[in-house]
Amino acid sequence: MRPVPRGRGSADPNLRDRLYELLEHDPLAYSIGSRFIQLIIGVIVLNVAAMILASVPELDDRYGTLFAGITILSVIVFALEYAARLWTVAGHTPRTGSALADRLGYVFSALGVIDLMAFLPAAIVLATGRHATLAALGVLPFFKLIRYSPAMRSLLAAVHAERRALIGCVVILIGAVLTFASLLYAIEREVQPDKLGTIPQAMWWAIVTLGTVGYGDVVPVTPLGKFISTFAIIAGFAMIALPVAIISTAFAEELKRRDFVVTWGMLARVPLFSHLSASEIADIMRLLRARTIEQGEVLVRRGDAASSMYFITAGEVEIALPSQHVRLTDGTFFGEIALLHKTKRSGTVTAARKTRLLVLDAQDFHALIARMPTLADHVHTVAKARLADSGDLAAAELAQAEREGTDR
Ligand SMILES: Nc1ncnc2c1ncn2[C@@H]1O[C@@H]2COP(=O)(O)O[C@H]2[C@H]1O
Repeated sequence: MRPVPRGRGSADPNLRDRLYELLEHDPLAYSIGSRFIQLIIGVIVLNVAAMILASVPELDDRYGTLFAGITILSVIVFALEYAARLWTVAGHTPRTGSALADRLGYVFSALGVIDLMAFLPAAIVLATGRHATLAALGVLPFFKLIRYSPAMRSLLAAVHAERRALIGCVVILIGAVLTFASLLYAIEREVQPDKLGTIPQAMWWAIVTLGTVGYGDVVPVTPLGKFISTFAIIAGFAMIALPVAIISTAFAEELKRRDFVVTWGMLARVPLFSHLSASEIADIMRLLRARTIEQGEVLVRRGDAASSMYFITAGEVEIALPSQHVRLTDGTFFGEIALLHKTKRSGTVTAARKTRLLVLDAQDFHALIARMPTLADHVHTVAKARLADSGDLAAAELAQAEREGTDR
């Protein structure tokens, strides 16, 4: 995706747009980007740990300077990251057409506020010298992980999607608390005036009981009070089970949806599938699974039996053939020859850099080419050209002829 040229008023658009181009197409820049994200995550974890430990007086006495150093480092890193986001947000997603509006959009977005809160309060406290309050702020940078943790984002999305059902649970819970609190208040307010003499006191008992926590600081003493409490305890189980079930179902759905979106996005990068209709793509997606291999990892060895073929969605592999070495990159596929001709692997495939793949199992491959003749033709043509290129064509044809002979 090429960045859209910016209008007047944006800061140095060429440099910024050039950066995006680099990040999208240059593997080195991509890997620097991933390292930077790892650095930010490391700083977040370090910062939160330092803040927690700083609240222990003995540790703070001994390592106070170290904790303060970590806090200063994280304030600097988070502030720089915030400034970089503020600068780049206008070039990368020119949603509004005005750089200022894009930047304000970021500043007031949920993630923008989280990014700011990760360093601003700590910076103010550091500047004013009231270090004791720092520990309480330690949790703020933790929320930055939402940006970097897809699982956390999915969980929040699940809660958001089910907000109405969850609000319903809260309303039922409030109703139950009020009902049980007023019952126990009516039954025991004269027996235990110090503990259940007011409705708010009885509500505390009801919340602790319905939450199935049972601190034991307030307990019913009359037989009727105990009888009512039995119902409160049983109702408590249902109260807890309901939101747990709602959130876990929604979370599972959200993860499935995310995988679907990721695979769809990866599939769109493979030209072989570009002419397919949406329903055909959805069909294929069910058969594919995503896999990432690291630089130097050997995926396929010459002479091995074959169980799948692969589509490269990002990255590069090197194929060592008897006569030559070839490299394949984004949008191409490999591993089809052994599946088509039912032979052993014709070459050894190694990741030349970190590579993202879609894997299609042999059984699904055969079902797919039987169902989609144009796709089958294309794969056959590519395989034939590759075999001719490697000088293995005669061998493969011989193997196939032999097999057909024995099949008959
Ligand atoms: N000349 C070539 N050019 C590009 N890719 C090749 C060439 N020869 C073999 N391959 C790929 O390397 C793969 C090794 O495993 P397969 O034999 O299953 O399938 C092979 C092809 O996908």
